[in-house]
Amino acid sequence: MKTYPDRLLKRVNEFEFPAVDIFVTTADPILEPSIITMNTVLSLLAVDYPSDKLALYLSDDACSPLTLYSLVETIKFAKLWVPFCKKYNVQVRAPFRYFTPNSTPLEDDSLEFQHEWETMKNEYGDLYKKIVVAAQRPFTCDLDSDFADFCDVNRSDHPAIIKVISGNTYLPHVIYISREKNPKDHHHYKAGAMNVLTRVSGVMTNAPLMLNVDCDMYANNPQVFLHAMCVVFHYKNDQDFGFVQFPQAFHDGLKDDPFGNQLTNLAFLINGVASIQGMFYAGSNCFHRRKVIYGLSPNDKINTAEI
Ligand SMILES: O=c1ccn([C@@H]2O[C@H](COP(=O)(O)OP(=O)(O)O[C@H]3O[C@H](CO)[C@@H](O)[C@H](O)[C@H]3O)[C@@H](O)[C@H]2O)c(=O)[nH]1
Ligand SMILES: [Mn+2]
Repeated sequence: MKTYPDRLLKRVNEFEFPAVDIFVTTADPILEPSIITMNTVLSLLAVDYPSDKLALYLSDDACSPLTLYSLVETIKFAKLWVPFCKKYNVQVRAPFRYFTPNSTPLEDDSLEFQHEWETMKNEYGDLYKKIVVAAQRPFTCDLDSDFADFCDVNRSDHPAIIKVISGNTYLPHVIYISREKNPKDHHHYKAGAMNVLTRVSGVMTNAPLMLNVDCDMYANNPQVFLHAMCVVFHYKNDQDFGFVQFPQAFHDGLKDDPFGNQLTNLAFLINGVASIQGMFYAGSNCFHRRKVIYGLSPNDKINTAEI
């Protein structure tokens, strides 16, 4: 479906936009380096959408103080990064892609921009160093610190840890979750995390839409939420759509993509699937209606058994 955010903004007032709960899942801060996860988080905190309608939940299946520490430091940086992105309409809002080693502002950019760009690059460099250094040393158990909950914790057998991280009025709410684990109940990997995220967000913010993103992805278009809303507002009845999902593109692929990693064949496959009951959910990059996940009818007239 072709979507036109500019036309949507003429037709729909921002206050009519629905709230969205954003879920990012991570399973290990070393195998899935925290700095990558934090870039995912930053790209989503900075999207073009009313920030008071967004809440970002980070699920940490490693129950790692490093992930919580990285998130707290990232929110401090986000207080500078998000206004910078919005002021200058930055297109790539994941700093590790925006600040490539050879990138510099253009000569005809304003002096103000050049100055702020430099500051932001240094601030991101500091964040990067803090996280990389923290990853190299064990967290000491300090019962008075914010990390006391992680003292002597076994990642596969521990009670739930939930932390609300304070930002400011220009940032979405941010919540860290390490779900309860015990050896008797299988945790079901990402699916288990998604179930917990759905339940916890249902109690805390209960947005009608939920976006899920893996920890190594980022929004490469700041208008991605507005594109999704073009589809949401296209349908008059809630029950006419279940989810809006975006394609994935991969970085650093092999020349000519000999193994088909870029999934270009999907574009053809999808056209075929459309005629046999419609598109399937591909696992991430997807806005779901909350009620679809709950298995509830959007209007109470339909018996849920018929859905
Ligand atoms: O116990 C676990 C294991 C994984 N994950 C997260 O799940 C996501 C996907 O895991 P990954 O190992 O990266 O799987 P991929 O094969 O790369 O993922 C693709 O395929 C999966 C389905 O097999 C989908 O769920 C993913 O969204 C899709 O990107 C990542 O964010 C992980 O951190 C958890 O939260 N808990
Ligand atoms: Mn993956």
